[in-house]
Amino acid sequence: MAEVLDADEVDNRVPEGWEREDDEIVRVYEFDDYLKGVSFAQSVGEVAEEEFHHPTITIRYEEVEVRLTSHEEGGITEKDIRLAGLFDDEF
Ligand SMILES: C[C@H](O)[C@H](O)[C@H]1CNC2=NC(N)=NC(=O)C2=N1
Repeated sequence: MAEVLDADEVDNRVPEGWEREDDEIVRVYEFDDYLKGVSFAQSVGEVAEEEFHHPTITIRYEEVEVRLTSHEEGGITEKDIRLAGLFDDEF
């Protein structure tokens, strides 16, 4: 079981573009076309399935919000930090 990181650890380690909100990390990715956002969400989902660690994905017009937390551990862990970077690689 991965350890839950404290707020300072998270703030120091989230990749650029991500922010901590309570016990989640979040990033809003912007697109100039709705369907590009949909396609990105699909890519995020595929990475999440490969890693078996799943974000909350919200698709809006020209933006996609991705939220990560480790439900079983009850907070933000290294798994969330690592996946944030993998999702950024899809952007
Ligand atoms: C049974 C449990 O849902 C699974 O082990 C996985 C699935 N995906 C998951 N995703 C996230 N974000 N947190 C989890 O704790 C988690 N657990």
